[in-house]
Amino acid sequence: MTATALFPTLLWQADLADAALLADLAHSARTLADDDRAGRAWSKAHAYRGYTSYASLNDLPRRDPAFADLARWLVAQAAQFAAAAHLDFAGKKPRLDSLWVNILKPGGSHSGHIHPYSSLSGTLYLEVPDGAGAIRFEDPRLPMLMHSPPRLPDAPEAMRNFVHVQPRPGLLLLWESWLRHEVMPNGAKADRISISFNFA
Ligand SMILES: O=C(O)CCC(=O)C(=O)O
Ligand SMILES: [Fe+2]
Repeated sequence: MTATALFPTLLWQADLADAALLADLAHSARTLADDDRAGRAWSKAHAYRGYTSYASLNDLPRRDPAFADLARWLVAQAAQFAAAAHLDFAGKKPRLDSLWVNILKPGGSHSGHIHPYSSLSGTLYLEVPDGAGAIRFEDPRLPMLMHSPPRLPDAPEAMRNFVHVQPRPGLLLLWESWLRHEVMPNGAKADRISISFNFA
């Protein structure tokens, strides 16, 4: 007898092993938070505890060479992920569509969401102080599981309905944009800084 896994949900993990670039990006993120009044206002209006450039700036790779370097690396990573997932991008590489920074203050979180109108989405972690919140991914079949038994507490990660990934500086996560995720509360005493992005 065998049991085979069907319909897997892939999570791509890689490391950006370039401490200088990570430091440059964190410095740029803080500078944006200081300079971008519209972004600060949007974050406040949407109860985002900290700062995100999500709704205010859409040209970070053109503004700053550190983001341009990052964008090149992300495109290469997304192409590898697309190949691993056997996604047909019609012979082209996934196109980086948007990229934004997130500075989450102590106590801040980001409730469950998907990234509409995108193919691949992901996050790169820049600063992850002790106690910073994990990112939690949800089983996309949750709405269909109303009457099914829960998984045993010792089920392997790939069989669980919720998976927490604890970030670390330099960690890149990439997933398909329909995959719902949330950022758990930042229990650290310092800011948790990440960069997120969407591919078309
Ligand atoms: O910082 C993270 O762990 C993820 C952030 C996120 O989901 C987003 O920016 O859309
Ligand atoms: Fe997200």
